[in-house]
Amino acid sequence: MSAILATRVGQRFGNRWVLRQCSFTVPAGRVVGLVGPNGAGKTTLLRVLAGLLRPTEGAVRLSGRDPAGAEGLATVAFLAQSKPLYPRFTVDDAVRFCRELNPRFDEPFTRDRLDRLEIPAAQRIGRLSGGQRAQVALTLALAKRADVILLDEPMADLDPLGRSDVMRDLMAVAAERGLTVVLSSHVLADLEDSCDHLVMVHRGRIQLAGDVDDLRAAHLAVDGLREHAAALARHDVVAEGGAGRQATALLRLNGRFVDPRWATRAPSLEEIVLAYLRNPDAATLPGPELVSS
Ligand SMILES: Nc1ncnc2c1ncn2[C@@H]1O[C@H](COP(=O)(O)OP(=O)(O)OP(=O)(O)O)[C@@H](O)[C@H]1O
Repeated sequence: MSAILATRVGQRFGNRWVLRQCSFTVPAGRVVGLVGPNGAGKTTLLRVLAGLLRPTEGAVRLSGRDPAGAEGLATVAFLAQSKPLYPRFTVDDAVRFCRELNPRFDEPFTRDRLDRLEIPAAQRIGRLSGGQRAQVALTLALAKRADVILLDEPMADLDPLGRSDVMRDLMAVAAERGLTVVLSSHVLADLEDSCDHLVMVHRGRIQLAGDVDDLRAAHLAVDGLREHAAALARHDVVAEGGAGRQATALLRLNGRFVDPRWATRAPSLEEIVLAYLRNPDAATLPGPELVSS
């Protein structure tokens, strides 16, 4: 069973569609990078997945359950971009508050992680640094012991060391519990080492979705001379660049690419994402029909 199944999800605010025909599936245990330009619809999609918004059309299922239904609530944890924690609460108040609200709440894990991070239990949330607040919010979200955890730009307030620590912790917890993690981020470097699945949103539609290994295998970065560009024609050119006679391109392959005049290499996740960001009209891969079946 998929950890996440979105089928033709559409979200309208007033008369404006913010999400349209969004279909994708995520197997359990994946760490998913959710990317897309500002205003693409990432937060809205996360809120639909979290059960905070009922989609105007289509449906989502998390571990087979409706996240907006009573059964679905324990399935998913959502850490919003604003990291909502009551500033007048102490860290200890926040822990006890979450323990009362969540039947599966893992208090020993919470205390242990906060101790390791040297975050004092008696400190008021409002007096913590932005990074410490982010760490407390992340700890409380993980402690919910949900199947799926959704994190909206969790690294935004963290310094480089904090980011690397959070990613390492997150990966360790995810692997240990078989947790499915979705994290939205504009920092592609954060995603490169940690994500094994990608969902890319553009203007409310899914532009690219799939396992990173499959996406990398489906694309090829090529370097060569512009006069040999005819060899690329069989494939879809997602983005092209270079200067003068020299040409570079990112291809989405239709079959094998064999041409000794072009140097080829597997693209990084960052190269693929940047190429699609630059070329928003590049066709989706795989198509929504394929993933929703
Ligand atoms: N409650 C709402 N009512 C009306 N419009 C909304 C609402 N929430 C979001 N939108 C609009 O939906 C669009 C997508 O917003 P969203 O926050 O989902 O994008 P995003 O990809 O997360 O952006 P960013 O990367 O800047 O955080 C925006 O144009 C936004 O103004």
